Amino acid sequence: MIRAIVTDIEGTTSDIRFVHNVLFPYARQHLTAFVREHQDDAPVAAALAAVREESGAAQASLDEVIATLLSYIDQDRKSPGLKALQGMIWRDGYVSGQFTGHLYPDVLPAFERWQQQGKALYVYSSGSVAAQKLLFGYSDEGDLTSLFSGYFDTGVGAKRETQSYRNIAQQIGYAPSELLFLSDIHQELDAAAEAGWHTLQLIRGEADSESRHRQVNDFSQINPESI
Ligand SMILES: CSCCC(=O)C(=O)COP(=O)(O)O
Ligand SMILES: [Mg+2]
Repeated sequence: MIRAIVTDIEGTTSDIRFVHNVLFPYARQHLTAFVREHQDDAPVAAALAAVREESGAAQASLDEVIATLLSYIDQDRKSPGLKALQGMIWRDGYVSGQFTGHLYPDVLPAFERWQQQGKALYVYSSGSVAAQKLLFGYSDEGDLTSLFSGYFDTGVGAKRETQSYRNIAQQIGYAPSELLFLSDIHQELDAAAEAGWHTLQLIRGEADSESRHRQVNDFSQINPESI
């Protein structure tokens, strides 16, 4: 029996175009000024140190780190340091009402239905936990953060690594066979399945012919009681 559902964000609960056409450009536009202003704040300094380490340039100047960060945005690199900074930068955009977190219309009714069925809900995204809480806290449907029992980012490991799903299962405290992972990316689902999880692939656009996972077009097609 499924006891907990863990969902991806981009391409699963939320349109990839919101992330790529709204969130990423906003972070790109504000990154330089934000980093210059806050470089000595502890969370920013830690993120900059992580980027220096990741890029193998421990002595990089601030300008060089900023250039690296901008190139990471352009590559959509799932860099933990970049993701931490993006979360900090997006806060202003959400709080000032410049955008709200996109949700497909089938998502909230399904979350409510699954919760009524006694399923615990979790998020696992490459976006930082802070960024996840912002997206669901300032969503198109209002503040949904109370729906979730927990959030995971790449602090537990990368999304295509099997060990990440073992780590999440251990932290949640359920057996892998009691967990369902929802994602649009079959390589992420492969890793979850390898860890013994149930999987479902969201196809919000074109079908994925290389996937071995059951595919659905939206959350209304998901009944965790029949998995
Ligand atoms: C938490 S919202 C921003 C999403 C993001 O930064 C990202 O890289 C998308 O990653 P996901 O794992 O949700 O596909
Ligand atoms: Mg995704």
